[in-house]
Amino acid sequence: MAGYVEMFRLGKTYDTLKGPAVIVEDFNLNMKQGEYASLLGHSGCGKSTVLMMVAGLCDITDGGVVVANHEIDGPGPDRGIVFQSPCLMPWMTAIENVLLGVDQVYPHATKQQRHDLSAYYLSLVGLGNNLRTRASDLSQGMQQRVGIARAFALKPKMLLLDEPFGMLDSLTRMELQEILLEILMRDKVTTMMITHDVDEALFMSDRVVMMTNGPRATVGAIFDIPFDRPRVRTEVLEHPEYYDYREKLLRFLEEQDHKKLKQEVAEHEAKKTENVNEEDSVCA
Ligand SMILES: Nc1ncnc2c1ncn2[C@@H]1O[C@H](COP(=O)(O)OP(=O)(O)OP(=O)(O)O)[C@@H](O)[C@H]1O
Repeated sequence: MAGYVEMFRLGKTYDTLKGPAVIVEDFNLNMKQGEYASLLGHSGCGKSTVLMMVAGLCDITDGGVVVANHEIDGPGPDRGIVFQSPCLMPWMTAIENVLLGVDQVYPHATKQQRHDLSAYYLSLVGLGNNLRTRASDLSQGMQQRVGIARAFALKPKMLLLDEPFGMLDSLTRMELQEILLEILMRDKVTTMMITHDVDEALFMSDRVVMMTNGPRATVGAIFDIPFDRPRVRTEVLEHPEYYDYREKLLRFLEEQDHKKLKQEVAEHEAKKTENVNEEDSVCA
């Protein structure tokens, strides 16, 4: 079934000194408009590679990505990105940082309209009183709020989040998760988020997409998360199925751990045999 966002047979091969390395292979995912999907998998499996291909910031080797009926070919304002660190211009104010993108994407809007749009999203993330604060004077959590406002202000069709709360303390992280969900309820932006946090994935997502280990990482399992929206953290945590879902996600990751270990042992054994064979042929 076609989706609002379609990733079809997506693959990425990097050229490395040891030759081509197939990192992601045959990655297929369709998303409905307004859906929130999290991408979970072990470190180094290829999550950021998938996200960067969807963002158009990394060349696609195989397959493709369609967003709202357009096959992507490089980055564009239809896809907003929030990284772990927001990378603001430290000498600019919060609103100037948001305006940087807004001015480019809405060149025909009036100055006042661009200002109002930027101020609107900054106030939604709780920075209504800090529009004129220099980015360097904002805390890490506040800077990340600017990063989120900057992404939403461009009115993207899709939001791509690469561990957006990874560098924040747990209180700020929970607060920002809730703010993000609130804005998403209004704007209905299709969202893909990378996270290492099972609880974060369960709280935020409609579906959790589990990736297999690399190389040749792909979709290993997809879990539909049934909790009602709007989500209230205590209700989600008290949901009778919460710990069943948590267990399923953790079990998948554990299974991948075992596979990885087995794979490493097999590779080690193969290398040993190779070395012995080489030594034998030198002696002969
Ligand atoms: N430009 C590149 N050239 C060669 N290999 C790369 C390149 N970029 C990433 N890789 C490799 O691709 C694999 C996947 O990297 P990626 O960053 O996508 O993983 P990840 O799942 O997002 O990791 P993490 O969870 O640690 O952020 C890694 O083995 C990495 O070393």
